[in-house]
Amino acid sequence: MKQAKISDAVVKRLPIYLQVLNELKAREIKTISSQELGSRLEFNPAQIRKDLAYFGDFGRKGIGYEVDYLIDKIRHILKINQTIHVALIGAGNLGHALCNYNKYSNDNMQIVAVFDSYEPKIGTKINTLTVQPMNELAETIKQHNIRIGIITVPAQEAQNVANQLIAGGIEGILNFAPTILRAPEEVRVQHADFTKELLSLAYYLNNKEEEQDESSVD
Ligand SMILES: NC(=O)c1ccc[n+]([C@@H]2O[C@H](COP(=O)([O-])OP(=O)(O)OC[C@H]3O[C@@H](n4cnc5c(N)ncnc54)[C@H](O)[C@@H]3O)[C@@H](O)[C@H]2O)c1
Repeated sequence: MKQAKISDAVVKRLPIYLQVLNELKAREIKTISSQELGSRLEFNPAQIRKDLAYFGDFGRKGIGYEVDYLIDKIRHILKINQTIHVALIGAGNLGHALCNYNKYSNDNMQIVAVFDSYEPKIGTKINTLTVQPMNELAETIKQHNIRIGIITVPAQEAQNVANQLIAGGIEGILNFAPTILRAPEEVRVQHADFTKELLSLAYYLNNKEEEQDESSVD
């Protein structure tokens, strides 16, 4: 059966479900209702049922969802049943932290190669990975069937690195550099920006203060 096109909003929520389900699995919890899932995530249970019903009815009335089954299903939907190989470009502070954060392997995302252009860094180790020179990028992408590139270089170098990844045949880019990248339509680019997240968090904190001020006036 052909799978219906999933909206971006649902695709963004699925990894959140997966994270909670993995935590439940680690605690050997076998089933969960949409109600419980909703209260853990502070999502509306109706929203959860709607999201999950997208892919067929795999919750059972009175029992809820089987955690293992749901994990499998979401992994399948997110197409992370097979390990996706990732390359990271920019073996600096952030690059080291991401390479050392081996939790990706639980979600079948694995950084299998790391690159840098700074000569003294070439050949050094981050965990089990050896920093490679940029002139090996295209060949390594092909050799290891690398589909995603993570960019952790300074902003002024990010487009240049993105171009090299694209020329090497990468399908998706996760960009940590604070700059907007240009890429052909078939290459999916996502920007990760913790400064932006902090700014929006600050907005909510300030709004809360204002709300409190307003309510104290009443
Ligand atoms: N998005 C976020 O949440 C977030 C958080 C922290 C840092 N950043 C950004 O991530 C990037 C890296 O930050 P950092 O603190 O790790 O910097 P860093 O200076 O420690 O590391 C950058 C690395 O990129 C390498 N590099 C530079 N130009 C290159 C090129 N053309 N090809 C290959 N490698 C190259 C450098 O040699 C260095 O090892 C910056 O753009 C920074 O603004 C983003």
